[in-house]
Amino acid sequence: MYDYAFVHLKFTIPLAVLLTAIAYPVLNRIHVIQTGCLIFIAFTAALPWDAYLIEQKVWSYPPEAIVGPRLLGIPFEELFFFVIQTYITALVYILFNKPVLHALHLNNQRNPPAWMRVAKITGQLLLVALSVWGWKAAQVNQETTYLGLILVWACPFLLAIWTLAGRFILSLPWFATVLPVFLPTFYLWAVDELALHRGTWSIGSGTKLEFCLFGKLDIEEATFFLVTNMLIVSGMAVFDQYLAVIYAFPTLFPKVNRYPTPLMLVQSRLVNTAKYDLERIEGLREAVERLRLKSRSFYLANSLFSGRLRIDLILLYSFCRLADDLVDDAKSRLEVLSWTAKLNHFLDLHYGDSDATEDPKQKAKRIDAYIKEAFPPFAYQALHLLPTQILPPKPLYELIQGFEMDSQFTFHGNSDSTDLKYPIADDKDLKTYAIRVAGTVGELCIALIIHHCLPDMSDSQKRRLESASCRMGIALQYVNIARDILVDARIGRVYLPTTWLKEEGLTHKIVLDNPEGPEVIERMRRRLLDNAFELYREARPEMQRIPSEARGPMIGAVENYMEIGRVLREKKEGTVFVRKEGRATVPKQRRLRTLLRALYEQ
Ligand SMILES: CC(C)=CCC/C(C)=C/CC/C(C)=C/CC/C(C)=C/[C@@H]1[C@@H](COP(=O)(O)OP(=O)(O)O)[C@]1(C)CC/C=C(\C)CC/C=C(\C)CCC=C(C)C
Repeated sequence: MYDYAFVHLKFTIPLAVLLTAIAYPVLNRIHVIQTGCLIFIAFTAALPWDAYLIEQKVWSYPPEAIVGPRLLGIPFEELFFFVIQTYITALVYILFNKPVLHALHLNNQRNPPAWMRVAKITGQLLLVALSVWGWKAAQVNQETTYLGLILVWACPFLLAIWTLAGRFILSLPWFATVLPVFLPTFYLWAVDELALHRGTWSIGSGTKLEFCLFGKLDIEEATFFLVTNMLIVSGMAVFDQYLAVIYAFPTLFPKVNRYPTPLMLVQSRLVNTAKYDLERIEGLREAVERLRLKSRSFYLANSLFSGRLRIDLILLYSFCRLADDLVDDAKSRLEVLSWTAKLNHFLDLHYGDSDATEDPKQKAKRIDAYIKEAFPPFAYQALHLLPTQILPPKPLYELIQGFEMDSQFTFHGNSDSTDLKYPIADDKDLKTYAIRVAGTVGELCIALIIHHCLPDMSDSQKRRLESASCRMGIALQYVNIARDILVDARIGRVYLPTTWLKEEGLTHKIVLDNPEGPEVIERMRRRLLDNAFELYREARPEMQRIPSEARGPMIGAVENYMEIGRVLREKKEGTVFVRKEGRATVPKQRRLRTLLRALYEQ
């Protein structure tokens, strides 16, 4: 009785609910629209086809297996199958594609590698051949009818999608395409096999090849689930390709509000690929690589963001990291000052009073020429792609000032007599330093979030968020210092204020010589962490005011970093923590747990 409804109750609905719960924290309105459109297309495309199959008696349903109501002869349970299968596969696709930055996969659009051209054309020819064969096979009532009907229905759609987005699909990582096709397919094969076994539905003999893949699963049924999942996954990828164009190229789409409009999607389809700025894509790839190599916490967090905000955060990270590295790797104080002067001049070129009549293209050329002349080639993209049109200048200048403060350490050596020259003399200096190198980063991050997610926010709201994000930046920097006492000492730096050292009867030299040694250092680490967590507690509630699409990911990024502080605090209670190159690190699983908790609890 009602077997078909039970198939849904037992197998498809629970899976859909489980996937929804897993994907919920990363789902945004775009995903909902994307999935909704696909369900609508799948439903309308399958309706006449399915009705024809039932009329031709290819498929039949024992009356006792279904509840009763039908549309065009199709039982309601079957109609529901179109919806739920599309929903399940779309969610699997969304989950596996979350870490993928689709913009990076637009690079093969203009000059694709030879293998990709061959694969695309081969795919097109194959799909044409299968459509023709399917058409012929479906004409006559014979063993190939059902397979023919599947192919003649699905292959033209697949051909259209492959023509629109074949190269993009081919350049995506396999886990983002192959897994979302095959995981739901294997599951549905198992469900189908069960239903065929129980007689919930049956396929008319004489219209199938009588070849089973396994058990009672006819090859036609197996093909049906495979091609429909291919349609769903490639349909999602087409959307993502056009969204990627909108997000990646601000020159083509200067203003993207919170969500791109359907018109923008059409326009993005119509953009000639010759207009794609592939140099920007290469620069973006370099920025992602820098992020991957240099920061595990922010790399993990970046995949939770979406749209142009994600791209701009990555570009901001790349600039900050590059500037920090230029200063850190300098061989003399003079070299540091030369880098900071060049960075300041770079900012002046963007933000300084320039000739209002100058053509923006001319100005961009002038800045580019300066970058090429003053900085090494590896710095070009990080500077060239910094989204200065969105970022406020003040925090950027202050950040450079912070790096200048840093430079005072490196070249003072380990001498006891130089105590007074250490730049962090007291609490005030410590705070100034943290504001400059990290409070500013918080303000810059929040500026990007406001620009992309809530441009109409009131000034007072903006100021509140800016102040909280600055405090949160300071908190993160204190954790950073507490973590790196050993690493910093190795390069002649002590960020613990001189006044703190004096209170404990220490000198910089003692810390430099034995950064792990005396218990007093541990006490100071705790003091630093206490300050960090106090600021964190003040600023954290303000994060609830961040617009929803950035809130969870930002909380995830911050919590991941603060977790380093928690790990360090646990040390005092005797917990062992893992160290990499002298730094305390949060084990991978714990980092992942923290991120998930932040997302679910946001
Ligand atoms: C997801 C994503 C890609 C985020 C990017 C965030 C970003 C732009 C980070 C820049 C990091 C950076 C290289 C800055 C240069 C100065 C510096 C070294 C600062 C320290 C960062 C630690 O990075 P790391 O551990 O890799 O550095 P070292 O190996 O020690 O050199 C800092 C501790 C600063 C980080 C500060 C922030 C990310 C700001 C935090 C505040 C917010 C996110 C706003 C919160 C909002 C409210 C409303 C409270």
